[in-house]
Amino acid sequence: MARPRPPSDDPRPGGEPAPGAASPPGGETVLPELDDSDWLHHATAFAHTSFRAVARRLPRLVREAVGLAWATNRRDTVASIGLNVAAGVLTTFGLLATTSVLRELFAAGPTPDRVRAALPALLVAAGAVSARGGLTIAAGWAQARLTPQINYQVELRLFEATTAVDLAAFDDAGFAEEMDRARDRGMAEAAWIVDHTVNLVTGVVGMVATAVAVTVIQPLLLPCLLLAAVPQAITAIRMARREYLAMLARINRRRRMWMLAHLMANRHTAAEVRSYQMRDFLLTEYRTVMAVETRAHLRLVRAQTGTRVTGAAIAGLATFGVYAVLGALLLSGMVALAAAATALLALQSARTSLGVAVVATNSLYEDALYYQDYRDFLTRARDRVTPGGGRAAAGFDTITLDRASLRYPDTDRPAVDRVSLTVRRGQVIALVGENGSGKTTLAKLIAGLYRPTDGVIRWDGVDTRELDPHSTAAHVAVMTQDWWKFPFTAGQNIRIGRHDRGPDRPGPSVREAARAAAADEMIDGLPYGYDTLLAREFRDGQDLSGGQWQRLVAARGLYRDAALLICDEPSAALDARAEHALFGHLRRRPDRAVVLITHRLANVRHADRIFVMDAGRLVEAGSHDELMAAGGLYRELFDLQASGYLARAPHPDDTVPC
Ligand SMILES: Nc1ncnc2c1ncn2[C@@H]1O[C@H](COP(=O)(O)OP(=O)(O)OP(=O)(O)O)[C@@H](O)[C@H]1O
Repeated sequence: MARPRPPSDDPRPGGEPAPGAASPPGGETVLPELDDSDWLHHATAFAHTSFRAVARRLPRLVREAVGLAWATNRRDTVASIGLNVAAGVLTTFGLLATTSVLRELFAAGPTPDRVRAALPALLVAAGAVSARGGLTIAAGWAQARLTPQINYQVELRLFEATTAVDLAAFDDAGFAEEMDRARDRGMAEAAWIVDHTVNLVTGVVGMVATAVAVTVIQPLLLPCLLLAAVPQAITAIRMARREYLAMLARINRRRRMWMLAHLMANRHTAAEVRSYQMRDFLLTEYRTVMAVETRAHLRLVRAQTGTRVTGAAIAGLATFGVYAVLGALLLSGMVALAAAATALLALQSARTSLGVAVVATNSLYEDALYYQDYRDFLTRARDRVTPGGGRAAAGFDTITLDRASLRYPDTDRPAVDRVSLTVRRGQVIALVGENGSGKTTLAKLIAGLYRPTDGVIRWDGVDTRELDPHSTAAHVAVMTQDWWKFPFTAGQNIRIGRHDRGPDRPGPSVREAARAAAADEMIDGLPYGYDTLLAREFRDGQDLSGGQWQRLVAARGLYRDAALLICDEPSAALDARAEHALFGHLRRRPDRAVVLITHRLANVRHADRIFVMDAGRLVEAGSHDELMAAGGLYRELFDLQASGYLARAPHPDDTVPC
């Protein structure tokens, strides 16, 4: 069965309203209709697959699940399947021993003699039942042991893949969607398919064990057993299918309720919900959807009860038929009374086993579809790891871009278009240009985060494709424009800049880096100083202001102490004092090259070289004075910004149309 999943913290694309979607018929809600969620796409396919088709694919699915369990832990795999089979054998023994007990008890003679005669068989039956119970518990233990081991293994494999792929893979919409599917659903199904397989084996073994016992007792009883079990199987399949289809029909409403619930009980939305007084709006929406959902749920409960009644009636009739056949066999002397009584016990056992097998088959098939997503993703992720060259990079004197271009997937034109430039150790260079002109993309190319889709990047004349990417990355630090609030302590937030720094590697201490980024005093002011956890979700966790976070990001970049330091808008959220302090530390150093991106052009005046980008092209290059003298785009942008600081600067409203 599909397990509906609450939405994650980040609203995923699948959870957002479809653009331009119309209100659903029936006017249930004023919110737009939800698009189908990507994690539902197999659910619809499964709903239209017949049980027979499902059963046909079983052998392959079972092989796959056993292979997965085997790869995780052989001993527990053998135990969970082997012990279940052994328990099945004991079921047969138990039933046969029960027949012997009953035969002795139903024999002629005084009661004490009959009980005495039945005693050995009784002991065997009791032993078989106890041993069976023990084996079932042991099998359950092995099965339960497998679950976490499989979960951790598949999680680890997924994250090993997601952290190894090239950054460019994340720009590919198809890749991102497959990753979401693999992570959100596929990964969780791995342990389930093993679980369902073991249940299936248990159910089938139970049925076979019962059938063997019945055949030994009296082969004629076997068709009776099947006759009685079939209605039960059909009812189980129908109920499972009905519940599934109902779940599918209701799933969008459930998702809408999750979304609304998420908006109403969330730290991040709390302020806006209050400032816009959205409470009544949200509650009314929730009540409206909830009313429809409750009605649908009650309809399902009624329909399921109807199916159960019909199934029970048919099963009752079948049981009645079995009793009639048994009666006839008894009367004709073809079956002994003891065998008939055992057959009734066997009937009960076969029904239970059949129910387990049917549910396991359904679930195994559906969950295997999602697990396949996970496997497909791992294969795709393997293809997205660019093989690096074997040469280790010891550092660089120059990094040269030779007509380097980068085109993001599914875009018409390159974000960086045939750019040639050189970054030299010991220099500070600046990338400037208007929004969207390609500065960040160019910086990521220089940093090696992206490989050019055209052109070449060389470190000291060596094509970077020949270099080991891990060794080049070790010489680069990037203070990104869109940094993440890592939920670690303040100290850790800086130290992760180079978490594996050995004692022999020189570089600033955490405190020195923090001081250079004007973050030291701010961190000392936190309740636990550098040990303050910066995540409100945790006990004693704190949050910082945007500017305070940016100081930490800067400190992390400085702590990394790399030969190439790329600073993408490092001071966008900093106050004047912090900005002044930071730029004091981004000055020229003989062992380092700094690539600076900023819209505050006053900060690039002293750069050795300024590169001006426009629509992905490098349009101007030179020192501040050279570019000012050239009177091009740089000068225009600089003058515009400078005019804001002049006492008699013209105000936009001063412009009166003629
Ligand atoms: N991951 C991406 N996928 C597709 N297009 C992208 C991606 N990142 C950026 N772009 C596009 O590439 C172009 C250059 O973006 P880039 O971020 O490099 O510009 P920028 O000069 O740094 O802009 P800003 O000054 O606003 O930071 C823009 O048109 C942008 O929409």
